[in-house]
Amino acid sequence: MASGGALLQRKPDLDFYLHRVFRKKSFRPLQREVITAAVEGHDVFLQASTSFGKSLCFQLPAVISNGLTIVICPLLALMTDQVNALQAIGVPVQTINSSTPLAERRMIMADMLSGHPRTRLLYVTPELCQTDSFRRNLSIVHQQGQLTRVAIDEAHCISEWGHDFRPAYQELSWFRKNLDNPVVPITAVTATATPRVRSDIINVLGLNFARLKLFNTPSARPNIHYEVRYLANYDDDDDFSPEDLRVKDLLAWLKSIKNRQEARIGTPSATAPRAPMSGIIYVGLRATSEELAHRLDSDECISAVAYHAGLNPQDRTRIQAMWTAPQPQSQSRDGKPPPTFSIIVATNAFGMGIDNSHVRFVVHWTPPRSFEGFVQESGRAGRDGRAAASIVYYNIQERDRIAERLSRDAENVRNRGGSKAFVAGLLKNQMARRESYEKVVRYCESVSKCRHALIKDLFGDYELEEMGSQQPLPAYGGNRPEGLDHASSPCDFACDFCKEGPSALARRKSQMDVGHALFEFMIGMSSNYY
Ligand SMILES: Nc1ncnc2c1ncn2[C@@H]1O[C@H](COP(=O)(O)OP(=O)(O)OP(=O)(O)O)[C@@H](O)[C@H]1O
Repeated sequence: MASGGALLQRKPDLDFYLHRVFRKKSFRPLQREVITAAVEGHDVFLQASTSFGKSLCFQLPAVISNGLTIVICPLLALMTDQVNALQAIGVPVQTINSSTPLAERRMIMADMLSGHPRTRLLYVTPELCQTDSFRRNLSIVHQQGQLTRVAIDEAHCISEWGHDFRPAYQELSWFRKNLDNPVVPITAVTATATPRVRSDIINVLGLNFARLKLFNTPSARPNIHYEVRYLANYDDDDDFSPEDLRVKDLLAWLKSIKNRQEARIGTPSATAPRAPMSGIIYVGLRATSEELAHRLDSDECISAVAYHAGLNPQDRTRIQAMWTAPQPQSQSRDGKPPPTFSIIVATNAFGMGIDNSHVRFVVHWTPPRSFEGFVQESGRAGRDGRAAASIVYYNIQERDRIAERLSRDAENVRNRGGSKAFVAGLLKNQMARRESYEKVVRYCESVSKCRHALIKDLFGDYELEEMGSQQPLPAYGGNRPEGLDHASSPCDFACDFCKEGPSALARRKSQMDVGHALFEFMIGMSSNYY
């Protein structure tokens, strides 16, 4: 396999590095295969569910190679998280970003150009990769035979059809076009790519099927119980608000969890306190985040805090640190008993890269605006592999309100100045948003399919299979043990459809006053775009 110059010649002992450097007991299913493909010099495309451990799939190959691996990351917080974690285990890692002081930048560059860099991984932004000076330096490292691999994290940002499109990601096409003798292998990883986004990633990066290995895990997470809660429509003369309904429903649900827990393992006491159960509630507006956190915090079982982009940086850092810290014991607060639940009520400013293993539930207070965003955000739950829940609150009024907002955004784009190509790009992105939101609506309104299967359908997992993507073997090696009957539930009853059955779910949905059919809704949305 043609490759960058610094790959190892001997077959390395991957388990040794996993234990000794990364201090992990064993590979998760598929990680070994992905890492082996990278070590052999293949291009790698990995689409794996949230919390799979995608970073290890480029970090371990980088650690066992002799040269430098460039890692491209879209967010400073994500970058800092990974760099800190690698530094803590002694891996020579550096980052150049907007907050790197000039002197440090120069030191990193000097090491990079030394002909035998000590740094194994260099984390950078896609914008830095666009600059002439960085490109010139990378070309020198490449000529010196020291550029081992380019790893692109959150690769869906490449595509205008993706939910987090970032124009600078498209310029990453430079690597394959310019570092071609020898070719520098590329690894692209993402949790959320639709078929169109996948094909953009492969085309833009110039990944060639002759040297490309594809891998994927199911987009739906087997340990998450997916559920949609339908709410009745609201009239101005009703004496309850949709907010009241949701709070009432949520509190009843939390109470049932508390009762079940206490029936199973007893009531916590002063001598045997218990860590509170963590959850995230995603809301659309900063004001809702503040109000709801305040309201929930007044319940004696709950400690709740708001998180949004309007908070000052110190508060954001404090709340994030509290969340990523090891699970705390419940503390008594101002005369209130220790909380059973610790909840963060957040806008989507809290999401990508939040790696907190003990989140037990993620609630979407209103329908999420994009399907990929929904999968990312619900994927913050159950990262320790234990059972967790994803709940979406849904009603027709909220559905239509978000659709109207999307249509207005599209109209604003059309009326914007700028070159034809610029406006065409924005419009394409608006169309992608609409398609993604239509998937949210399909997901929420479906009462005829397992939600895990639905997520796989909506992400085109089956197309990946047809493209030859390798997937993890089932835990039972393909031979279903006796007594394990998944035939009647593809997800082992981990969704409302499989648990309640189609009739009960349809009945529950019919409580929502469906003013007009889903089909009409889709037509309505489309006509606003074309
Ligand atoms: N083989 C392993 N054994 C135990 N823990 C692992 C293993 N591989 C990765 N992890 C841990 O899993 C967690 C998630 O890994 P990582 O952040 O790479 O996830 P990800 O796939 O990028 O998820 P997301 O897309 O949600 O950010 C990290 O804490 C990481 O240390």
